[in-house]
Amino acid sequence: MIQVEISLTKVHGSDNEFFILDQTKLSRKLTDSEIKAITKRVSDRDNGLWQGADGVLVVDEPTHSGPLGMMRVINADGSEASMCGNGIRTIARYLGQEHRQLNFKIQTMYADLLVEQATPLAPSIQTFQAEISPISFAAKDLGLHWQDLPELHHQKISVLSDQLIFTAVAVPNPHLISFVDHETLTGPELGRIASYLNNGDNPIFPDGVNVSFVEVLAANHLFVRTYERGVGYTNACGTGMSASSLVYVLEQGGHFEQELNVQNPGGMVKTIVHENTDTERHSLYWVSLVGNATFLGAAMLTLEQLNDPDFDLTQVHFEETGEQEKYRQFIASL
Ligand SMILES: N[C@@H](CCC[C@H](N)C(=O)O)C(=O)O
Repeated sequence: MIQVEISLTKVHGSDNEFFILDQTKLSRKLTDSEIKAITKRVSDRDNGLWQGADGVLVVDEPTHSGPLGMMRVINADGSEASMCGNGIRTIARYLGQEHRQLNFKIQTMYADLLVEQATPLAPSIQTFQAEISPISFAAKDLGLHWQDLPELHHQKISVLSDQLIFTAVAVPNPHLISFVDHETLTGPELGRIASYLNNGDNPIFPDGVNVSFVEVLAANHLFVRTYERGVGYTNACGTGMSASSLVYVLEQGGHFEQELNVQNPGGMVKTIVHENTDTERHSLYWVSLVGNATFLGAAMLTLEQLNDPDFDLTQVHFEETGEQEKYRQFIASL
């Protein structure tokens, strides 16, 4: 039997961590159930690979001409998401290096999205820009069931909270956004609400939803904290910060094409919210997300090792890049 050797590269965007698994490099393609099992195993924060991760980004050949490659997003719990804003920047770097290209498209579940190398956020910080799209406020695209509303804009959801005001938007993965004060941002409400909405049997978002609390620090300067579907609290959520930026801009009266500075527990990104004037685009609104794409290191394993419950992943040797030290310096300088 041919041994399947799998290289796993640990990467992050704003400390939202993933392993890149490139199907195109394997002696045989992994099945979806193998990918799901590997993701759950390596992402485990206690017993996984190199302190685990928030999920796995699977690279594969695109199914049609145009994009350089395809990205699939598998959450730490094995569920599949339609998009990942922090992840796609790292895949942009990965595919760009492989194919020696600086701007190109990546196939995702619902659209081929433009990515490009961007001006570094700081010296030695590899920085990429990604198109976040298609965007929809429709309840049917969000998997939202609340009082038969077709959309949820700036409204209370009484069963969640009698204080907080929510807007729901799919970018295209589903997000529930609430603008809050600093005490609420850092308090337990986010975890309480988001764990209920991701418990698998709530009637409002039966398929779960990413929940973000947003504090406005100054004009065009936000702090976003996210509890993600399929993961829990993460250091950052790229699509969550894009969704929050869009809701902020719309609630401020629609000042498009301005750069927003968005901080998160793991770092910062920049966003620009666009209103569509280009028929090539996938939806009325789209967001440019600019942020780091940091490579931490890589390890080589066999499928046999990954399938063996007695094989201790915590002891696997990782070839480190040294990039994290530079990222820490960048964060400290903010
Ligand atoms: N961290 C990601 C989002 C990953 C998917 C999400 N958990 C979902 O299930 O929709 C990002 O940076 O956007």
